Amino acid sequence: MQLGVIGLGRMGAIVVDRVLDAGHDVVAFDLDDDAVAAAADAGATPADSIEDLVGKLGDEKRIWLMVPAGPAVDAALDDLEDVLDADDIVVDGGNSHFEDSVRRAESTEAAYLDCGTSGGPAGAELGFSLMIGGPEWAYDELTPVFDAVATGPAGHDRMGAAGSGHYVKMVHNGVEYALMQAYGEGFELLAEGRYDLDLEAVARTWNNGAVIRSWLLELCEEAFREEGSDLGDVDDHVAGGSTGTWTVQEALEQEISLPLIYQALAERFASRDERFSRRLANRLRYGFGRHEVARKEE
Ligand SMILES: NC(=O)C1=CN([C@@H]2O[C@H](COP(=O)(O)OP(=O)(O)OC[C@H]3O[C@@H](n4cnc5c(N)ncnc54)[C@H](O)[C@@H]3O)[C@@H](O)[C@H]2O)C=CC1
Ligand SMILES: O=C(CO)[C@H](O)[C@H](O)COP(=O)(O)O
Repeated sequence: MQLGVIGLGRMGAIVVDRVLDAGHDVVAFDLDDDAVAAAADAGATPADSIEDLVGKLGDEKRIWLMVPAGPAVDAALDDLEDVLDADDIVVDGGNSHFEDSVRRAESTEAAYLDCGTSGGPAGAELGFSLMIGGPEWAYDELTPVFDAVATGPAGHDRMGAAGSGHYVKMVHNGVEYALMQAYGEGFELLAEGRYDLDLEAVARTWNNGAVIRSWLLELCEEAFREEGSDLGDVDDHVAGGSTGTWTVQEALEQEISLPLIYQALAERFASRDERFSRRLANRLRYGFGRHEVARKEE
């Protein structure tokens, strides 16, 4: 299969590498020339514009967008608008709001698959978890690509109609916020409580057989190993917040009570300094997303 990939940053480069490794062809474009050159080094055919990318794809175009959610997705779709027809497929693998995805699916000539992507840059080796919404034929057609990008056949599934992939990913991120908050609070009590504890040792012990073992807890272990039990100069500023906000907004609209996710979101927005839990969350976002770690001023 031949896949066009638009957006070759932390996540898009992994899509390119994994699709190439599975024996497919990739045509790659990014606004950043260096990212295009890196994709070409990996074996992709470089494109210097979306028009050029489209020209290098066959009649039935399969295109994966991995650009930042929001205007960049609409900009790419605007550029594609005149060349897409009903036999073509566009995947949006970013963290788009599900209502934007429904709107785009309705206004795009091509079959539109909204694809929630989880796993972060660690997915380079492991593959991602993919939550996909949109037409069944398009999902079936792109199954070889999803097999390659995901951990394998069990790492992706069609959630349902347009928007459902990004809806499931939105809720996933709300859960992610609450889990980070829970680990942060537990380690804050351990850090500031009665005993002088090695928190890497605690996390490692929990990760080996404990009820609360998880990848996020492995990232806690990594953070304490690399930063120390006091988290060194890791600041208590936690960036992000959009996907958690959407989860809470949707819960309010559906009259579903999500106190843990709301509280975790509120913690991000609160301005109190020196919360250990926020500093750990700041460091964990580096662990799973290679998001920049905010450091304290000297
Ligand atoms: N980093 C992570 O852990 C995860 C990110 N995501 C989502 O995946 C998407 C991509 O994220 P990252 O790769 O982390 O971002 P990134 O910032 O590393 O890469 C985005 C790339 O898109 C390019 N770009 C922006 N606008 C463009 C346009 N109009 N045409 C072509 N290229 C364009 C940029 O030059 C950049 O190379 C986002 O929606 C993000 O929320 C989803 C799951 C995890
Ligand atoms: O989707 C992700 C992880 O699953 C990304 O890392 C995302 O950036 C996290 O969301 P936010 O920036 O809203 O905290």
